[in-house]
Amino acid sequence: MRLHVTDHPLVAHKLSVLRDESTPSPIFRLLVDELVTLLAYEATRDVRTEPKEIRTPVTTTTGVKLSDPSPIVIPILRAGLGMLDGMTRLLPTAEVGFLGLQRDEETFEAVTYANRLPDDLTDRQVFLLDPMLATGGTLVAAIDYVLERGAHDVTAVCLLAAPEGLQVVQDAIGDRVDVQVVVAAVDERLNDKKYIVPGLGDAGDRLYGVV
Ligand SMILES: O=P(O)(O)OC[C@H]1O[C@H](OP(=O)(O)OP(=O)(O)O)[C@H](O)[C@@H]1O
Ligand SMILES: O=c1cc[nH]c(=O)[nH]1
Ligand SMILES: [Mg+2]
Repeated sequence: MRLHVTDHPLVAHKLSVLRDESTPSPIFRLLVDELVTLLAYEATRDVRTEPKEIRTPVTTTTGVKLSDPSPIVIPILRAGLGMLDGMTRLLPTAEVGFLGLQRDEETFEAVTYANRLPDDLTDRQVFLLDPMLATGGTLVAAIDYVLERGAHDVTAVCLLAAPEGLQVVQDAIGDRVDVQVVVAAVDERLNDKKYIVPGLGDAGDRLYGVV
């Protein structure tokens, strides 16, 4: 597993406002969208391209185009949905799949309630979106879903990660496949309810309210 922690003052500033408990949902949603766009720039550094001949008003030259098949972006519902527009703004031709996973708040196990993915992800670059990587259980389950479908190039874009969760992902994935995690910050630890500390609370609730 490769870990990329973004080091940028705008990311640090926006993340601090996001963490603030007094930031209301409309601003929280806007900040998540902006942060994802900044992270997407890093996360797509290895997106596959191929040469393409183009004609400018002056001459012909060789440009690049994104290779086929197009990448697939998979938000992990609910909270990952708040990251979708920010990601597809940079990758407008990407396809979108959906995974619904909810962490059981007693056992902390990820439970799947929705799965709308293509059967075959061979040769597709996969971008998983989830703001929080806490125990790592949700991300490991999501990675397993895409590996089962043949993916071998997977990038997870997260806002916050706990060191414990990163270790769980590293142990589960090892070096059997190229998995990259791009994150705005790695926080201190998990608390006894497995929330990230200092964190930002429950990302889904802060985006969409308590349901
Ligand atoms: O690393 P883990 O310990 O598995 O926890 C992280 C997961 O918890 C949150 O989702 P949640 O289960 O609260 O669902 P929600 O997005 O519907 O709020 C978060 O968005 C991640 O998906
Ligand atoms: O801190 C955390 C941990 C899991 N899920 C969240 O939304 N926040
Ligand atoms: Mg939640």
